Amino acid sequence: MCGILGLLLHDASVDCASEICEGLSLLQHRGQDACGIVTCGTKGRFYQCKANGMVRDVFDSAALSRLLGGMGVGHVRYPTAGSSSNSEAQPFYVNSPYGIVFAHNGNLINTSSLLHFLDAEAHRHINTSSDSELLLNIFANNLQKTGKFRINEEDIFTAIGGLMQECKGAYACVAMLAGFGLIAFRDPNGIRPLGMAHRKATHGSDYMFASESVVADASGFVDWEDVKPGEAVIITRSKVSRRQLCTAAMFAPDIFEYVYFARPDSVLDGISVYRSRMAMGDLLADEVKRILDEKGLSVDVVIPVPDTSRVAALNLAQKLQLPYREGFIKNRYVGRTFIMPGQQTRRKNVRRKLNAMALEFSGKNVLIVDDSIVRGTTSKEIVQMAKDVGAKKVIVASCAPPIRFSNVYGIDMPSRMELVAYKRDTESIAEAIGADLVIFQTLSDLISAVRQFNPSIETFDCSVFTGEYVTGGVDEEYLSHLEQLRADNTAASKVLVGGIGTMEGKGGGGVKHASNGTHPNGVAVSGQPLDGGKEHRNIPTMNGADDTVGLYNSWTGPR
Ligand SMILES: O=P(O)(O)OC[C@H]1O[C@H](OP(=O)(O)OP(=O)(O)O)[C@H](O)[C@@H]1O
Ligand SMILES: NC(=O)CC[C@H](N)C(=O)O
Ligand SMILES: [Mg+2]
Repeated sequence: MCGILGLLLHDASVDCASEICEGLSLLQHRGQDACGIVTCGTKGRFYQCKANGMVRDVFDSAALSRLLGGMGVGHVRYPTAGSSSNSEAQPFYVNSPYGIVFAHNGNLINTSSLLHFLDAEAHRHINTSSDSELLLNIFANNLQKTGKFRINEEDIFTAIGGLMQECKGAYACVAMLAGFGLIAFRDPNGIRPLGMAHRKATHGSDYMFASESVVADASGFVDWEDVKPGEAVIITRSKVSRRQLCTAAMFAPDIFEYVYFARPDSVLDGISVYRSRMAMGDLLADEVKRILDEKGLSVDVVIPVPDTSRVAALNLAQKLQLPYREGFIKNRYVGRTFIMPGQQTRRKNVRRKLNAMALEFSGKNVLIVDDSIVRGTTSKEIVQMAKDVGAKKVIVASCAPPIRFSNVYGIDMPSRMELVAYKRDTESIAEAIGADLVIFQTLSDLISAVRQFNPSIETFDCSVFTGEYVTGGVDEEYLSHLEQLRADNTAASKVLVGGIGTMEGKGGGGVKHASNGTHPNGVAVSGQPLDGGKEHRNIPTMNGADDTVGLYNSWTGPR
């Protein structure tokens, strides 16, 4: 999952970079690998700073002071396609047509055919293995088709309408057109969240787009409104234009945003993440009671796994009238482990992050509550930690059902084999993580916990639980290729640091021609700073040492 942000200040003479940086730090939980900001100053000049690392590491006051202008786009990245290379940090930039800056949250599932089209027909150079770079180039190519010296809102809507026909998968996007304004759109299924808000300025209004409403709240923006699935919004300093460009698809926001990804203080698609997690705890309590009664077991204490499960665990404990204890203390300086790259890193960091207090475990039957069990990295470690400090019985309850299928829409779970619930029933999952018993929320309870707050949403993307993919176009062949490319332990993933998450249409492509001089791709090319030639830092080069791309359209994924 990534976090995206767009900000347009009414007063163009006020620099917006530090506010974007603040906003990105509120979205840090959505991506810890890389981050970036591009601003637009006078004469439509872009200024960029992006690199691998957390927001606090990439931006200092000197870097921010070089990002000029009252309009900008920001991104925090959790890679789901391509590699972790800094050349794939976002926002991306292309100079033609008009100068476009682009930030994407989600994942495309038809990248192979998009690459082939961009290469063979549009003659646009693609310099990385990022699906987001393809998305940007499809947008740019559609704008190019107008052939106009200057474009208007109508042209932009037409270009995005075309993109929605051409690009399959999940995409919530914020773009910026040099000297023009901000543009945002969301895929026809609305899989990834995106909303907008405004704030009164001296002579008009400031506008913001963000992945989560928490950013708007914290910056004094009001009237948060979701961008609708299949909708595009254009904001300039003189007006806001919205257009529904695709109505054909079923609205299906990803339910995992509510389970784990989003901050509890955000409201996504009209649903409070906090309230939905409380409801998950309530409903899970019923399931826990049923199973404990059935097995004749009793529990002495409920212990959450910080951070995400806290809200649900507290409600569960209250409903079961059991004591709630913070038995695991979290080192606040270690980030989220699930979104860290590589299994070894994740495992090591669970231990670094959590410490079990013997006092709360010793001699007790403990019910440990987590929001989800994915690879089982966390649960395996914490069950062992609980036993090490003297727990009598360790029962683990999960607010989400067993996760048995890959995610292809922006969560890095490409391989079914890595999932602890894959081909395992509840007993063997318990055995795999060393617990005495594991209890899962049912899918229907999870859906009710979330949907009750906005019954107008008929479906959620629940593919990780069901293997049913709302966009279509994801079959066994696709999933097997994804596994080959991106699984933690495959040779390919070691070489490619991830590989591209797509493989539809394996034929075609190939290196055919050099970068097209008329439509060069401006992906942070070395020696072409976007900050007006001043001293700059963290600007990725065309061929980072850890990159596998060449000078021509090359692709680290299957052709
Ligand atoms: O089964 P796993 O593969 O370990 O994944 C699931 C765990 O990962 C997440 O925690 P994380 O540490 O990322 O974030 P949190 O602090 O927000 O709970 C999630 O909350 C679970 O605890
Ligand atoms: N998690 C995401 O939204 C990732 C965006 C994009 N697919 C990337 O890998 O950069
Ligand atoms: Mg957790």
